[in-house]
Amino acid sequence: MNPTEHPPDTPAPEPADAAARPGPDRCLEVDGLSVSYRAGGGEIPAVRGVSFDLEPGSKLGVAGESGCGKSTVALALLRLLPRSARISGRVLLDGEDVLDMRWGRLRAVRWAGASIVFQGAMHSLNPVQRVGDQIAEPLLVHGGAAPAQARSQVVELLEQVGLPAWRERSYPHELSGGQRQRAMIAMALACRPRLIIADEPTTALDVMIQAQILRLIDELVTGRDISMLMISHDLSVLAETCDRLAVMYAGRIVEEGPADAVFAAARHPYGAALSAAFPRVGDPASRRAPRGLPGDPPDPAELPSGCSFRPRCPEVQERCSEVDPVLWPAGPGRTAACVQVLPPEQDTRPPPGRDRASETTGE
Ligand SMILES: Nc1ncnc2c1ncn2[C@@H]1O[C@H](COP(=O)(O)OP(=O)(O)OP(=O)(O)O)[C@@H](O)[C@H]1O
Repeated sequence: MNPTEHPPDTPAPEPADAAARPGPDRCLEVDGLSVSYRAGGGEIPAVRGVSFDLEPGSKLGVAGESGCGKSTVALALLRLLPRSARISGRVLLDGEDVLDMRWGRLRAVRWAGASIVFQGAMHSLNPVQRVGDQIAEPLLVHGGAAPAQARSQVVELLEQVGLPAWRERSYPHELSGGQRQRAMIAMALACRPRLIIADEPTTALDVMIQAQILRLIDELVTGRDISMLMISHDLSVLAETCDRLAVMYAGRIVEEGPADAVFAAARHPYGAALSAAFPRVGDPASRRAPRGLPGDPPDPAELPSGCSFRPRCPEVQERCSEVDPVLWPAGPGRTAACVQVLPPEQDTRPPPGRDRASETTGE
């Protein structure tokens, strides 16, 4: 993300400009993405004006506590949200707006343009279908492969993710958690997408297997020049794997920058608390609770006035109840949404986004 492109006091570019922009330097461009869910007679604002870019071959990690909107962002990118969701903003995949795509085009883009690796492969894989058949499905349906071709590609994919060919005949329950996640990765890679979205891909695994799977994802993605958006509550996992990090809180990105810089010295107090909470992957030290962070994230339907992080912030100031900070430059290639980096006179309007109702995929 480059906040200097759309400073908060400058109108966002017209949709036509962005759609016409050739996309060789941006594999993914998310602009003012907002998602709310209709529930209990009200609206839950799960994601509020999130913007970020992904260059071809780059890896962005999105971190944040449970409920901050990470998975909603991931699902919105491929319009996989439930019917109760309303989306606004723009999601340009190689310059094409996913939120405006017709169904036929959207079906073609899923798997072949971008694919998702979900957390907990046991729930994502079909328990009564052999692993090889599940990996073959996107090849047959979306990749245009003939059955014999798909079969040989499945064997190749299994080898690439470190599973022996005979595993194609296994059912998911016959695999370990790590092996199932490898099978999911093989499926996600099957149609050679330009973008992989990995939503908590190692959360259910123990630390050693987690490190192996992260290494595997890194090798496969880097070797093929695939871009990756990886989502995790664990900042250290992301710092290990990604070039850049975005930290989300209460539906917004509150900090973004080069992975090492954000992990080593976050500019937002929430980013600092998250990095203090997680040692590096493989570090035998046990996980620490977020330091100096009392309480829980706010209910998105009842956000506090001013900065949403204010009630938990160890560095809270008087101004924080009046100002809802926007992302602001906070060092080379970095932004943070905190009054500590925001100039006192700065307007705090969130970036604009276009309203439109989401459509459901039935998935
Ligand atoms: N289908 C839904 N209907 C209503 N509210 C929802 C729905 N899905 C998510 N939410 C709400 O939207 C907010 C963001 O949820 P989301 O799952 O995106 O967060 P997350 O950061 O991915 O959390 P986790 O890591 O626990 O999955 C939460 O308050 C959640 O309760």
